[in-house]
Amino acid sequence: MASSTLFHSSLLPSHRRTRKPMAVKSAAASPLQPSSPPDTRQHHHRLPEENIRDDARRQRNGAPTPTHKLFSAKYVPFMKSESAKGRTDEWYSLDEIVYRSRSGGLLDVEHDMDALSQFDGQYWRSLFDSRVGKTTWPYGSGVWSKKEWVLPEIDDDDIVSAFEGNSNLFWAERFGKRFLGMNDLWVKHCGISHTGSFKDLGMTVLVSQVNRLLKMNRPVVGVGCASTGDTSAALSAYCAAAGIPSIVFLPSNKISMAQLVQPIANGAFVLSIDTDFDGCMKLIREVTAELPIYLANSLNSLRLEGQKTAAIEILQQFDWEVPDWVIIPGGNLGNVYAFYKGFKMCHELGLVDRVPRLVCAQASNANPLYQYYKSGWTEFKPVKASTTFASAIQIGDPVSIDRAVVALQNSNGIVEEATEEELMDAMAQADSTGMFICPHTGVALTALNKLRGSGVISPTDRTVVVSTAHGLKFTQSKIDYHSSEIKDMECRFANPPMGVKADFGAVMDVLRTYLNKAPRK
Ligand SMILES: Cc1ncc(COP(=O)(O)O)c(C=O)c1O
Ligand SMILES: N[C@@H](CCOP(=O)(O)O)C(=O)O
Repeated sequence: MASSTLFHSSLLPSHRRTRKPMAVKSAAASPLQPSSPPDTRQHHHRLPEENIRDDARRQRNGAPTPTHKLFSAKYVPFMKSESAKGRTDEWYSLDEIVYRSRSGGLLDVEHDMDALSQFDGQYWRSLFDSRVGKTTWPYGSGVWSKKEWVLPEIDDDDIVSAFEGNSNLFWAERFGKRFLGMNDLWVKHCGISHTGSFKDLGMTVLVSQVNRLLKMNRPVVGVGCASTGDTSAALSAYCAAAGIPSIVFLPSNKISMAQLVQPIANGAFVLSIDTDFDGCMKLIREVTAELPIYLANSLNSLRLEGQKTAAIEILQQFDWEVPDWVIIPGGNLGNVYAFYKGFKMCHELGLVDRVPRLVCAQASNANPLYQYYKSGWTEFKPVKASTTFASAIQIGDPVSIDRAVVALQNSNGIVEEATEEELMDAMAQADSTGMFICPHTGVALTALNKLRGSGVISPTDRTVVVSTAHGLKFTQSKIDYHSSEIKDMECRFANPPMGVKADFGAVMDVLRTYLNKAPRK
Protein backbone atom coordinates (compact mmCIF):
# COMPACT_ATOMS: atom_id res chain seq x y z
CA MET A 1 0.00 0.00 0.00
CA ALA A 2 1.38 3.40 -0.91
CA SER A 3 2.16 5.59 2.03
CA SER A 4 0.02 8.34 0.56
CA THR A 5 -3.01 6.02 0.87
CA LEU A 6 -2.16 4.58 4.23
CA PHE A 7 -1.23 7.90 5.74
CA HIS A 8 -4.12 9.71 4.17
CA SER A 9 -3.75 13.46 4.23
CA SER A 10 -6.70 13.71 6.61
CA LEU A 11 -4.57 11.89 9.18
CA LEU A 12 -1.67 14.25 8.75
CA PRO A 13 -1.50 17.64 10.32
CA SER A 14 -3.32 20.10 7.95
CA HIS A 15 9.98 38.78 33.01
CA ARG A 16 9.84 39.04 34.81
CA ARG A 17 11.35 36.57 37.24
CA THR A 18 9.82 36.11 40.61
CA ARG A 19 12.21 33.53 41.75
CA LYS A 20 12.98 32.21 45.19
CA PRO A 21 16.47 32.98 46.46
CA MET A 22 18.98 30.49 45.13
CA ALA A 23 20.31 27.78 47.37
CA VAL A 24 23.94 28.64 48.14
CA LYS A 25 26.23 25.70 47.45
CA SER A 26 29.67 25.28 48.89
CA ALA A 27 31.12 26.45 45.57
CA ALA A 28 29.86 29.95 46.25
CA ALA A 29 32.24 30.23 49.18
CA SER A 30 35.27 29.48 47.05
CA PRO A 31 37.71 31.92 45.48
CA LEU A 32 36.09 31.15 42.13
CA GLN A 33 32.99 33.18 42.92
CA PRO A 34 33.02 35.01 39.57
CA SER A 35 31.85 31.93 37.73
CA SER A 36 29.08 31.24 40.21
CA PRO A 37 25.64 32.46 39.17
CA PRO A 38 25.00 36.12 39.91
CA ASP A 39 22.47 37.02 42.54
CA THR A 40 19.55 37.60 40.18
CA ARG A 41 17.34 38.87 43.00
CA GLN A 42 18.72 42.34 42.32
CA HIS A 43 17.55 42.43 38.72
CA HIS A 44 13.78 42.56 38.89
CA HIS A 45 13.73 45.92 37.10
CA ARG A 46 16.20 45.74 34.25
CA LEU A 47 16.44 48.95 32.20
CA PRO A 48 14.77 48.72 28.78
CA GLU A 49 18.09 48.78 26.89
CA GLU A 50 19.64 46.08 29.11
CA ASN A 51 19.61 42.32 28.74
CA ILE A 52 21.01 39.22 30.40
CA ARG A 53 24.47 39.84 28.94
CA ASP A 54 24.52 43.11 30.89
CA ASP A 55 23.50 41.27 34.06
CA ALA A 56 26.41 38.91 33.54
CA ARG A 57 28.82 41.76 32.78
CA ARG A 58 27.80 43.61 35.93
CA GLN A 59 28.37 40.47 37.94
CA ARG A 60 31.80 39.94 36.39
CA ASN A 61 32.89 43.49 37.07
CA GLY A 62 32.27 42.99 40.74
CA ALA A 63 34.11 39.70 40.71
CA PRO A 64 37.24 39.26 42.78
CA THR A 65 39.04 36.80 40.46
CA PRO A 66 38.64 36.67 36.68
CA THR A 67 38.38 32.92 35.97
CA HIS A 68 39.79 33.27 32.48
CA LYS A 69 43.14 34.11 34.05
CA LEU A 70 43.07 30.93 36.15
CA PHE A 71 42.34 28.33 33.49
CA SER A 72 43.51 27.78 29.94
CA ALA A 73 43.43 25.33 27.05
CA LYS A 74 45.41 24.80 23.84
CA TYR A 75 45.56 22.52 20.81
CA VAL A 76 48.09 19.69 20.98
CA PRO A 77 48.65 16.76 18.59
CA PHE A 78 46.22 13.96 19.40
CA MET A 79 48.11 11.03 20.99
CA LYS A 80 46.98 7.44 20.68
CA SER A 81 48.59 6.45 23.96
CA GLU A 82 48.59 8.15 27.34
CA SER A 83 52.33 7.56 27.69
CA ALA A 84 53.06 9.53 24.50
CA LYS A 85 51.38 12.62 25.94
CA GLY A 86 53.66 15.50 26.82
CA ARG A 87 56.43 14.15 24.58
CA THR A 88 55.98 16.90 22.00
CA ASP A 89 56.49 20.61 22.28
CA GLU A 90 54.02 21.23 19.43
CA TRP A 91 50.97 23.23 20.52
CA TYR A 92 48.74 25.99 19.20
CA SER A 93 46.60 28.68 20.78
CA LEU A 94 42.87 28.14 20.35
CA ASP A 95 42.90 31.51 18.58
CA GLU A 96 44.88 29.98 15.71
CA ILE A 97 43.06 28.52 12.72
CA VAL A 98 44.47 25.02 12.64
CA TYR A 99 42.83 21.60 12.27
CA ARG A 100 45.77 19.24 11.84
CA SER A 101 49.11 18.70 13.55
CA ARG A 102 52.44 19.21 11.74
CA SER A 103 52.49 15.53 10.84
CA GLY A 104 48.95 15.73 9.43
CA GLY A 105 47.38 13.96 12.43
CA LEU A 106 44.38 14.96 14.52
CA LEU A 107 44.53 17.63 17.19
CA ASP A 108 43.07 17.56 20.68
CA VAL A 109 42.14 20.37 23.07
CA GLU A 110 44.30 20.04 26.20
CA HIS A 111 43.25 21.80 29.37
CA ASP A 112 45.61 22.99 32.08
CA MET A 113 44.76 20.11 34.39
CA ASP A 114 47.11 21.39 37.11
CA ALA A 115 45.08 24.59 37.35
CA LEU A 116 41.76 22.74 37.32
CA SER A 117 42.94 20.27 39.96
CA GLN A 118 43.60 23.09 42.43
CA PHE A 119 39.90 22.68 43.13
CA ASP A 120 38.62 19.34 44.33
CA GLY A 121 35.85 17.15 42.94
CA GLN A 122 33.35 18.41 45.48
CA TYR A 123 34.02 21.98 44.39
CA TRP A 124 33.38 21.23 40.71
CA ARG A 125 30.30 19.12 41.43
CA SER A 126 28.76 21.90 43.51
CA LEU A 127 29.67 24.59 41.01
CA PHE A 128 28.15 22.71 38.07
CA ASP A 129 25.06 21.75 40.06
CA SER A 130 24.51 25.35 41.16
CA ARG A 131 24.16 26.50 37.54
CA VAL A 132 21.55 24.03 36.28
CA GLY A 133 18.17 25.31 35.17
CA LYS A 134 18.99 29.03 35.29
CA THR A 135 18.93 31.72 32.62
CA THR A 136 22.15 33.29 33.87
CA TRP A 137 24.23 34.22 30.82
CA PRO A 138 25.82 31.97 29.66
CA TYR A 139 26.01 29.52 32.57
CA GLY A 140 22.40 28.36 32.30
CA SER A 141 23.48 26.40 29.21
CA GLY A 142 24.38 22.75 29.83
CA VAL A 143 27.62 23.41 27.92
CA TRP A 144 28.58 26.78 29.40
CA SER A 145 27.72 25.66 32.92
CA LYS A 146 31.02 23.79 32.49
CA LYS A 147 32.79 26.72 30.83
CA GLU A 148 36.03 26.34 32.82
CA TRP A 149 36.38 22.83 31.31
CA VAL A 150 35.26 23.81 27.82
CA LEU A 151 36.60 27.13 26.57
CA PRO A 152 37.91 28.85 29.71
CA GLU A 153 39.43 31.88 28.07
CA ILE A 154 36.52 33.13 25.98
CA ASP A 155 34.78 36.30 27.09
CA ASP A 156 31.16 35.66 28.09
CA ASP A 157 30.17 38.42 25.67
CA ASP A 158 31.55 36.47 22.70
CA ILE A 159 29.51 33.38 23.45
CA VAL A 160 26.76 32.34 21.02
CA SER A 161 24.39 30.10 22.97
CA ALA A 162 20.82 28.84 22.77
CA PHE A 163 20.94 27.56 26.37
CA GLU A 164 21.60 24.14 24.84
CA GLY A 165 22.17 20.95 26.82
CA ASN A 166 20.44 20.04 30.07
CA SER A 167 18.62 17.40 28.03
CA ASN A 168 16.22 14.91 29.51
CA LEU A 169 17.66 11.68 30.91
CA PHE A 170 14.61 9.52 30.39
CA TRP A 171 13.98 6.45 32.51
CA ALA A 172 12.95 3.88 29.88
CA GLU A 173 10.92 1.94 32.39
CA ARG A 174 8.52 0.14 30.10
CA PHE A 175 10.95 -0.48 27.23
CA GLY A 176 13.53 -1.87 29.65
CA LYS A 177 11.07 -4.11 31.44
CA ARG A 178 9.15 -5.34 28.43
CA PHE A 179 11.87 -5.96 25.87
CA LEU A 180 15.05 -6.41 27.88
CA GLY A 181 14.10 -7.38 31.43
CA MET A 182 16.01 -4.36 32.69
CA ASN A 183 15.12 -2.07 35.57
CA ASP A 184 17.75 0.66 35.28
CA LEU A 185 17.71 1.65 31.62
CA TRP A 186 17.95 5.31 30.64
CA VAL A 187 17.84 7.22 27.37
CA LYS A 188 19.79 10.48 27.21
CA HIS A 189 17.67 12.52 24.84
CA CYS A 190 20.38 14.71 23.26
CA GLY A 191 18.04 15.22 20.29
CA ILE A 192 15.54 17.17 22.38
CA SER A 193 17.54 20.25 21.66
CA HIS A 194 17.59 23.56 19.80
CA THR A 195 18.10 22.07 16.30
CA GLY A 196 17.10 18.53 17.22
CA SER A 197 20.46 16.81 17.67
CA PHE A 198 23.51 16.61 19.93
CA LYS A 199 25.42 18.76 17.43
CA ASP A 200 24.17 21.89 19.22
CA LEU A 201 26.49 21.04 22.12
CA GLY A 202 29.58 21.28 19.93
CA MET A 203 28.37 24.03 17.66
CA THR A 204 27.79 26.59 20.42
CA VAL A 205 31.48 26.23 21.26
CA LEU A 206 32.74 26.36 17.69
CA VAL A 207 30.60 29.32 16.61
CA SER A 208 31.44 31.20 19.83
CA GLN A 209 35.14 30.79 19.07
CA VAL A 210 34.55 32.01 15.49
CA ASN A 211 32.72 35.02 16.92
CA ARG A 212 35.78 35.73 19.03
CA LEU A 213 38.11 35.30 16.03
CA LEU A 214 36.02 37.74 14.00
CA LYS A 215 36.25 40.31 16.79
CA MET A 216 40.03 39.78 16.68
CA ASN A 217 39.90 40.51 12.92
CA ARG A 218 41.13 37.03 12.05
CA PRO A 219 40.71 36.06 8.36
CA VAL A 220 37.39 34.25 8.49
CA VAL A 221 34.56 35.06 6.07
CA GLY A 222 32.24 32.21 6.98
CA VAL A 223 31.95 28.78 8.54
CA GLY A 224 31.50 25.59 6.52
CA CYS A 225 30.80 21.91 6.98
CA ALA A 226 30.03 18.67 5.18
CA SER A 227 27.01 17.03 6.68
CA THR A 228 24.56 14.18 6.81
CA GLY A 229 22.02 16.69 8.07
CA ASP A 230 22.55 17.42 11.75
CA THR A 231 25.89 19.25 11.76
CA SER A 232 24.56 21.50 8.99
CA ALA A 233 21.37 22.25 10.94
CA ALA A 234 23.30 23.20 14.07
CA LEU A 235 25.92 25.21 12.19
CA SER A 236 23.39 27.24 10.26
CA ALA A 237 21.27 27.98 13.35
CA TYR A 238 24.16 29.17 15.52
CA CYS A 239 25.67 31.17 12.66
CA ALA A 240 22.30 32.77 11.95
CA ALA A 241 21.98 33.70 15.62
CA ALA A 242 25.38 35.41 15.48
CA GLY A 243 25.02 36.93 11.99
CA ILE A 244 27.88 34.85 10.59
CA PRO A 245 27.64 33.36 7.05
CA SER A 246 27.41 29.56 6.93
CA ILE A 247 28.10 27.26 3.98
CA VAL A 248 26.96 23.63 4.02
CA PHE A 249 27.88 20.75 1.71
CA LEU A 250 25.14 18.11 1.64
CA PRO A 251 25.10 14.81 -0.24
CA SER A 252 22.18 15.03 -2.72
CA ASN A 253 19.14 12.96 -1.83
CA LYS A 254 20.76 11.35 1.20
CA ILE A 255 19.36 13.36 4.08
CA SER A 256 15.84 13.75 5.38
CA MET A 257 13.57 16.57 4.20
CA ALA A 258 13.34 17.95 7.74
CA GLN A 259 17.14 18.13 7.96
CA LEU A 260 17.45 19.71 4.50
CA VAL A 261 15.03 22.49 5.29
CA GLN A 262 16.84 23.51 8.49
CA PRO A 263 19.89 25.24 6.91
CA ILE A 264 17.69 26.58 4.10
CA ALA A 265 15.41 28.25 6.64
CA ASN A 266 18.36 29.56 8.64
CA GLY A 267 19.81 31.30 5.60
CA ALA A 268 22.87 29.11 4.99
CA PHE A 269 24.43 28.82 1.53
CA VAL A 270 23.45 25.22 0.78
CA LEU A 271 25.33 23.14 -1.79
CA SER A 272 23.61 19.89 -2.69
CA ILE A 273 26.44 17.80 -4.11
CA ASP A 274 26.16 14.67 -6.20
CA THR A 275 28.24 12.46 -3.91
CA ASP A 276 28.02 10.83 -0.48
CA PHE A 277 29.05 12.28 2.92
CA ASP A 278 32.65 11.08 2.55
CA GLY A 279 32.82 12.89 -0.81
CA CYS A 280 31.43 16.08 0.77
CA MET A 281 33.92 15.80 3.63
CA LYS A 282 36.84 15.54 1.20
CA LEU A 283 35.61 18.60 -0.68
CA ILE A 284 35.09 20.77 2.41
CA ARG A 285 38.58 19.91 3.64
CA GLU A 286 40.04 20.98 0.28
CA VAL A 287 37.94 24.14 0.17
CA THR A 288 38.74 25.23 3.74
CA ALA A 289 42.44 24.80 2.96
CA GLU A 290 42.07 27.33 0.13
CA LEU A 291 39.46 29.83 1.34
CA PRO A 292 39.02 31.68 4.66
CA ILE A 293 36.09 29.43 5.57
CA TYR A 294 36.37 28.01 9.08
CA LEU A 295 35.82 24.23 9.23
CA ALA A 296 32.97 23.18 11.51
CA ASN A 297 33.13 19.39 11.29
CA SER A 298 34.36 17.38 14.25
CA LEU A 299 37.76 17.10 12.63
CA ASN A 300 37.96 20.47 14.38
CA SER A 301 38.58 19.37 17.96
CA LEU A 302 36.82 22.43 19.42
CA ARG A 303 33.47 20.79 18.67
CA LEU A 304 34.21 17.87 20.96
CA GLU A 305 34.76 20.20 23.92
CA GLY A 306 31.07 21.04 23.82
CA GLN A 307 29.92 17.51 23.06
CA LYS A 308 31.81 16.09 26.06
CA THR A 309 29.51 18.02 28.40
CA ALA A 310 26.71 15.50 27.68
CA ALA A 311 28.80 12.90 29.53
CA ILE A 312 29.32 15.22 32.49
CA GLU A 313 25.61 15.97 32.47
CA ILE A 314 24.74 12.26 32.68
CA LEU A 315 26.90 11.92 35.81
CA GLN A 316 25.30 15.05 37.24
CA GLN A 317 21.81 13.69 36.55
CA PHE A 318 22.71 10.51 38.46
CA ASP A 319 23.90 12.67 41.34
CA TRP A 320 27.51 11.88 40.34
CA GLU A 321 27.09 8.11 40.31
CA VAL A 322 28.73 6.41 37.34
CA PRO A 323 26.49 4.21 35.14
CA ASP A 324 27.80 0.80 34.11
CA TRP A 325 27.33 1.28 30.36
CA VAL A 326 26.89 4.12 27.90
CA ILE A 327 25.88 3.19 24.34
CA ILE A 328 26.51 5.69 21.55
CA PRO A 329 25.69 5.46 17.83
CA GLY A 330 28.81 6.22 15.77
CA GLY A 331 29.39 7.70 12.30
CA ASN A 332 32.24 10.19 11.91
CA LEU A 333 33.21 8.99 15.43
CA GLY A 334 33.84 12.30 17.18
CA ASN A 335 31.05 11.81 19.69
CA VAL A 336 32.23 8.56 21.24
CA TYR A 337 35.57 10.25 21.95
CA ALA A 338 33.81 13.33 23.29
CA PHE A 339 31.88 11.17 25.78
CA TYR A 340 35.09 9.41 26.81
CA LYS A 341 36.81 12.76 27.32
CA GLY A 342 33.97 14.08 29.49
CA PHE A 343 33.96 10.96 31.68
CA LYS A 344 37.74 10.91 31.89
CA MET A 345 37.98 14.53 33.02
CA CYS A 346 35.42 13.85 35.75
CA HIS A 347 37.49 10.89 36.88
CA GLU A 348 40.82 12.71 36.74
CA LEU A 349 39.52 15.73 38.62
CA GLY A 350 37.95 13.62 41.37
CA LEU A 351 34.25 14.11 40.62
CA VAL A 352 33.74 10.35 40.19
CA ASP A 353 35.80 7.23 40.83
CA ARG A 354 35.77 5.53 37.41
CA VAL A 355 34.61 5.80 33.80
CA PRO A 356 31.70 3.72 32.46
CA ARG A 357 32.15 1.08 29.78
CA LEU A 358 31.40 2.54 26.35
CA VAL A 359 29.67 0.80 23.47
CA CYS A 360 29.79 2.29 19.98
CA ALA A 361 26.99 1.10 17.71
CA GLN A 362 27.12 1.26 13.91
CA ALA A 363 24.72 0.43 11.11
CA SER A 364 25.87 -2.76 9.32
CA ASN A 365 25.63 -0.77 6.08
CA ALA A 366 28.27 1.69 7.31
CA ASN A 367 30.42 -0.23 9.76
CA PRO A 368 34.16 0.49 9.34
CA LEU A 369 34.71 0.75 13.10
CA TYR A 370 32.89 -2.52 13.74
CA GLN A 371 35.04 -4.31 11.18
CA TYR A 372 38.19 -2.78 12.67
CA TYR A 373 37.12 -3.93 16.15
CA LYS A 374 36.36 -7.42 14.87
CA SER A 375 39.87 -7.60 13.36
CA GLY A 376 41.22 -7.15 16.91
CA TRP A 377 42.15 -3.57 16.01
CA THR A 378 44.69 -4.87 13.53
CA GLU A 379 43.45 -3.51 10.24
CA PHE A 380 41.40 -0.39 9.54
CA LYS A 381 39.82 -0.21 6.12
CA PRO A 382 37.41 2.59 5.11
CA VAL A 383 34.27 1.19 3.50
CA LYS A 384 31.86 2.46 0.86
CA ALA A 385 28.85 3.16 3.07
CA SER A 386 25.56 1.86 1.70
CA THR A 387 22.16 3.42 2.14
CA THR A 388 20.79 3.08 5.66
CA PHE A 389 17.70 4.36 7.44
CA ALA A 390 20.22 5.67 9.97
CA SER A 391 21.22 8.17 7.29
CA ALA A 392 23.13 10.52 9.59
CA ILE A 393 25.70 7.77 10.22
CA GLN A 394 26.08 6.68 6.61
CA ILE A 395 29.81 7.33 6.77
CA GLY A 396 32.51 4.97 5.44
CA ASP A 397 35.73 6.84 6.23
CA PRO A 398 35.31 8.43 9.68
CA VAL A 399 37.72 11.27 10.41
CA SER A 400 37.89 10.44 14.14
CA ILE A 401 38.70 6.75 13.80
CA ASP A 402 41.85 7.10 15.97
CA ARG A 403 39.93 9.02 18.63
CA ALA A 404 37.25 6.31 18.76
CA VAL A 405 39.83 3.57 19.25
CA VAL A 406 41.35 5.43 22.21
CA ALA A 407 37.90 5.93 23.75
CA LEU A 408 36.97 2.27 23.41
CA GLN A 409 40.30 0.77 24.43
CA ASN A 410 40.52 2.92 27.56
CA SER A 411 36.97 2.23 28.67
CA ASN A 412 37.00 -1.53 28.11
CA GLY A 413 34.58 -0.75 25.31
CA ILE A 414 32.72 -2.78 22.73
CA VAL A 415 31.57 -2.15 19.15
CA GLU A 416 28.28 -3.58 17.87
CA GLU A 417 26.34 -3.32 14.65
CA ALA A 418 22.69 -3.31 13.56
CA THR A 419 21.09 -4.46 10.32
CA GLU A 420 18.38 -2.33 8.76
CA GLU A 421 15.66 -4.65 10.05
CA GLU A 422 17.14 -4.74 13.55
CA LEU A 423 17.43 -0.98 13.87
CA MET A 424 13.95 -0.32 12.47
CA ASP A 425 12.37 -2.94 14.74
CA ALA A 426 14.19 -1.50 17.75
CA MET A 427 12.98 2.00 16.85
CA ALA A 428 9.39 0.76 16.49
CA GLN A 429 9.57 -1.09 19.82
CA ALA A 430 10.94 1.97 21.61
CA ASP A 431 8.25 4.16 20.04
CA SER A 432 5.59 1.69 21.17
CA THR A 433 6.64 2.40 24.76
CA GLY A 434 6.17 6.14 24.44
CA MET A 435 9.41 7.34 22.92
CA PHE A 436 9.74 8.80 19.41
CA ILE A 437 13.35 8.07 18.60
CA CYS A 438 15.51 8.43 15.49
CA PRO A 439 16.89 5.43 13.57
CA HIS A 440 20.39 6.06 14.99
CA THR A 441 19.02 5.51 18.46
CA GLY A 442 17.51 2.31 17.01
CA VAL A 443 21.08 1.28 16.16
CA ALA A 444 22.16 1.88 19.76
CA LEU A 445 19.15 -0.01 21.14
CA THR A 446 19.97 -2.95 18.87
CA ALA A 447 23.47 -3.03 20.32
CA LEU A 448 21.96 -3.08 23.79
CA ASN A 449 19.58 -5.87 22.79
CA LYS A 450 22.48 -7.98 21.51
CA LEU A 451 24.64 -7.38 24.57
CA ARG A 452 21.71 -8.24 26.85
CA GLY A 453 21.08 -11.37 24.78
CA SER A 454 24.68 -12.51 25.15
CA GLY A 455 24.64 -11.71 28.88
CA VAL A 456 27.40 -9.10 28.62
CA ILE A 457 25.00 -6.50 30.00
CA SER A 458 23.05 -7.81 32.95
CA PRO A 459 19.40 -7.02 33.85
CA THR A 460 20.37 -4.71 36.71
CA ASP A 461 23.27 -2.89 35.04
CA ARG A 462 22.63 0.84 34.97
CA THR A 463 22.72 1.54 31.25
CA VAL A 464 22.42 4.79 29.29
CA VAL A 465 21.56 4.79 25.60
CA VAL A 466 22.47 8.06 23.91
CA SER A 467 19.67 9.24 21.64
CA THR A 468 21.38 11.53 19.17
CA ALA A 469 18.57 13.18 17.19
CA HIS A 470 14.88 13.93 17.42
CA GLY A 471 12.55 11.37 15.84
CA LEU A 472 10.62 14.16 14.12
CA LYS A 473 13.56 14.63 11.77
CA PHE A 474 13.09 11.07 10.49
CA THR A 475 9.35 10.66 10.08
CA GLN A 476 9.60 9.23 6.55
CA SER A 477 11.42 6.15 7.87
CA LYS A 478 8.60 5.62 10.38
CA ILE A 479 5.94 6.11 7.69
CA ASP A 480 7.68 3.54 5.46
CA TYR A 481 7.90 1.08 8.35
CA HIS A 482 4.33 1.41 9.56
CA SER A 483 3.13 1.18 5.95
CA SER A 484 5.02 -2.15 5.70
CA GLU A 485 6.40 -0.98 2.42
CA ILE A 486 10.09 -1.59 2.95
CA LYS A 487 11.55 -4.14 0.56
CA ASP A 488 12.71 -7.37 2.27
CA MET A 489 11.59 -6.19 5.70
CA GLU A 490 8.84 -7.85 7.68
CA CYS A 491 8.06 -4.67 9.68
CA ARG A 492 6.89 -6.86 12.57
CA PHE A 493 5.80 -4.00 14.76
CA ALA A 494 3.98 -1.96 12.12
CA ASN A 495 0.88 -0.23 13.44
CA PRO A 496 -0.97 1.15 10.41
CA PRO A 497 -4.07 3.28 10.82
CA MET A 498 -7.38 1.60 9.95
CA GLY A 499 -9.64 3.19 7.38
CA VAL A 500 -13.31 3.16 8.40
CA LYS A 501 -16.57 4.55 7.02
CA ALA A 502 -18.10 7.57 8.75
CA ASP A 503 -20.86 5.41 10.18
CA PHE A 504 -21.61 4.68 13.86
CA GLY A 505 -22.12 0.94 13.30
CA ALA A 506 -18.93 0.56 11.31
CA VAL A 507 -16.94 2.46 13.93
CA MET A 508 -18.48 0.34 16.74
CA ASP A 509 -17.64 -2.88 14.89
CA VAL A 510 -13.97 -2.08 14.50
CA LEU A 511 -13.72 -0.84 18.09
CA ARG A 512 -15.33 -4.03 19.46
CA THR A 513 -12.94 -6.19 17.47
CA TYR A 514 -10.01 -4.10 18.66
CA LEU A 515 -11.04 -4.10 22.33
CA ASN A 516 -11.63 -7.86 22.30
CA LYS A 517 -8.13 -8.64 21.19
CA ALA A 518 -6.11 -5.76 22.63
CA PRO A 519 -4.47 -6.96 25.82
CA ARG A 520 -2.62 -4.40 27.94
CA LYS A 521 0.98 -4.85 26.82
C1 LIG B 1 21.82 11.69 14.62
C2 LIG B 1 23.25 11.29 14.66
N1 LIG B 1 23.59 10.24 15.40
C3 LIG B 1 24.86 9.84 15.49
C4 LIG B 1 25.86 10.48 14.79
C5 LIG B 1 27.24 9.98 14.95
O1 LIG B 1 28.09 10.89 15.61
P1 LIG B 1 29.62 10.87 15.27
O2 LIG B 1 29.76 11.33 13.85
O3 LIG B 1 30.23 11.83 16.20
O4 LIG B 1 30.08 9.48 15.43
C6 LIG B 1 25.55 11.57 13.97
C7 LIG B 1 26.55 12.25 13.14
O5 LIG B 1 27.46 11.67 12.65
C8 LIG B 1 24.21 11.99 13.92
O6 LIG B 1 23.86 13.05 13.20
N1 LIG C 1 26.17 13.16 11.37
C1 LIG C 1 27.01 14.24 11.02
C2 LIG C 1 28.16 13.84 10.16
C3 LIG C 1 29.31 14.82 10.29
O1 LIG C 1 29.84 14.68 11.55
P1 LIG C 1 30.74 15.76 12.29
O2 LIG C 1 30.49 15.50 13.72
O3 LIG C 1 32.12 15.50 11.87
O4 LIG C 1 30.31 17.12 11.88
C4 LIG C 1 26.14 15.33 10.42
O5 LIG C 1 25.04 15.49 10.88
O6 LIG C 1 26.56 16.00 9.49
